[in-house]
Amino acid sequence: MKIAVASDHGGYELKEKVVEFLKEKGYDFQDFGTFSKESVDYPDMALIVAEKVAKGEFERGILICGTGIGISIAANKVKGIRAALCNDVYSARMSRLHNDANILAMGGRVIGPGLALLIVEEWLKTPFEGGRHKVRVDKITNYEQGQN
Ligand SMILES: O=C(CO)[C@H](O)[C@H](O)COP(=O)(O)O
Repeated sequence: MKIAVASDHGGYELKEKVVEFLKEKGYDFQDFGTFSKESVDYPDMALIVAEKVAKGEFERGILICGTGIGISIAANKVKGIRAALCNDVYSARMSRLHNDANILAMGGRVIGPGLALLIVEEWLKTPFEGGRHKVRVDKITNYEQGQN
């Protein structure tokens, strides 16, 4: 599974922890920045990863800003993206089981690295359950495909 990772300055420190974790666990990932605490705009970072996931260049994405809110809102503007803001393990699990989330968003100013890494681990290992949930996810996709 190829994973694209990015953050803004508000998520930079947590993103570095996530990158370290993915490296340690042997995941195939690419870090698209940001690479310092210097201010950058979260939509720019979100769209880099969201476009790559939407095009199928990466299967999953992980995005982090201060709250996780802005970066998930921006990512969800890209067709085919189901970005889930998860600042707890239960939501991370359910976002995969029920929503087939292809991007995980977190808030670097909301949660600490200990919890964040549990969230990442759960989110990466949990499959989509399909069945009735596929019917619902398909409704989102069909709506999206009807938009210009
Ligand atoms: O959480 C965010 C967006 O949802 C951003 O990280 C946050 O808005 C950045 O704020 P500042 O420029 O004050 O560091």
